[in-house]
Amino acid sequence: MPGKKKNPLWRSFGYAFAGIWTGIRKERNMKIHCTALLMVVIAGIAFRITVSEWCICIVLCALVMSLELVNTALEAVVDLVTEEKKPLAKIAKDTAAGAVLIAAIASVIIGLLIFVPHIAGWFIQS
Ligand SMILES: Nc1ncnc2c1ncn2[C@@H]1O[C@H](COP(=O)(O)OP(=O)(O)OP(=O)(O)O)[C@@H](O)[C@H]1O
Repeated sequence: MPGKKKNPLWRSFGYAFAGIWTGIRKERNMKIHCTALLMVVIAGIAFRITVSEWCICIVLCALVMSLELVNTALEAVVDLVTEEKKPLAKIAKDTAAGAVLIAAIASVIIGLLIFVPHIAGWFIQS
């Protein structure tokens, strides 16, 4: 808005962290993503995955969690606009949910491609 004083940078970061925290508190799926992230970190340390594998895991976790937050934001906007059942509201919510699902499925497949050889190697060694 013209003439409006901009928030200091640290305050903007604070709002962003508050948004992430709200997503984790309110959205069941975000809790599932956080649990998955924790499991990936534990498995990554346990199996000593490579730097490239860490980078792939971090990017995928960030992608899924970011999309989940965008999905939450979109749901909130749709509910703000209308509480009535409307076809466009359904399209908006379902397509945003679909975006999260695509990223989550791809992440699971790539996660399996990374971790299954490490798990198999561990079994062969022991
Ligand atoms: N205003 C609306 N008009 C039409 N369909 C809607 C509307 N709000 C929600 N829906 C549809 O109802 C179903 C459930 O929606 P809801 O908002 O409860 O999401 P959800 O899948 O339970 O997501 P979450 O678990 O993230 O809250 C979805 O198919 C959604 O598209």
